[in-house]
Amino acid sequence: MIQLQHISHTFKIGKKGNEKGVPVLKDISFNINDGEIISIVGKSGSGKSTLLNVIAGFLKPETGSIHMNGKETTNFTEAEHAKFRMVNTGFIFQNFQLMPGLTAKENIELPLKIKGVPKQSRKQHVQEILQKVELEKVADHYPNELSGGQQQRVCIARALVTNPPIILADEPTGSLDSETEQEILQLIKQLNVQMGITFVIITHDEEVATIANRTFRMHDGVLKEVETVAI
Ligand SMILES: Nc1ncnc2c1ncn2[C@@H]1O[C@H](COP(=O)(O)OP(=O)(O)OP(=O)(O)O)[C@@H](O)[C@H]1O
Repeated sequence: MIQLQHISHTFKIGKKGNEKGVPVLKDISFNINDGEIISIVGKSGSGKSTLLNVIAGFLKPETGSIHMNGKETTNFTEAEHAKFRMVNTGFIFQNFQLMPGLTAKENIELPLKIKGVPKQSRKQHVQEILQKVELEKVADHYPNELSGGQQQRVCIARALVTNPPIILADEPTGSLDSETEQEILQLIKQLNVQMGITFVIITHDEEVATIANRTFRMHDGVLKEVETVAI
């Protein structure tokens, strides 16, 4: 479970001595249950990425607390955050952020190398993931030899390969056409159902938000759950 309590954050902007505070997150409290897909929808500049960075531990909030998988992560050092992320969290980005000099297979293998997993076990694991995201045919292609949808599959596979219980996705279909967007959303749904992975998806696209079990709306740093009406 991910639990945020009374999270607030203000960025300081401007010259030293003449700084101004820009409040970006305002008293945000919510829980995400294991195995849920949560979407956070909001306009550009509403604070979505800042909130994701706080959950991921890239940004320490000014006030409030965060618990993830039973551990309070709020006051972790950078090294503790990095160690925690390695085991618990995978990331999917809008612009994929793949290594251009590595093939699809090598990009997927990279987190396992960093983790120190032995070669034989890495190869086996990468093969399984390639099948899961249907990329076997293009495993030896470099990122610039892949379509946008295939690149996003590589990005998803790279996030999955270390078996994290949580995946944080920042506009995962933002660079894709609508048909490919549907394909990637279906893949996310399938991975959620088959592997029980919790997904937190931030998006400005209402359509993307529809795959979520629960949707939250971010407006000017304030987060509210969208009431779903039973039909
Ligand atoms: N490091 C920073 N320093 C100062 N202000 C920042 C910083 N990062 C973000 N902001 C400001 O915080 C606000 C929220 O930004 P954030 O990136 O969280 O919004 P967003 O909803 O994710 O937008 P988008 O959909 O465009 O990515 C914006 O007004 C932005 O200018």
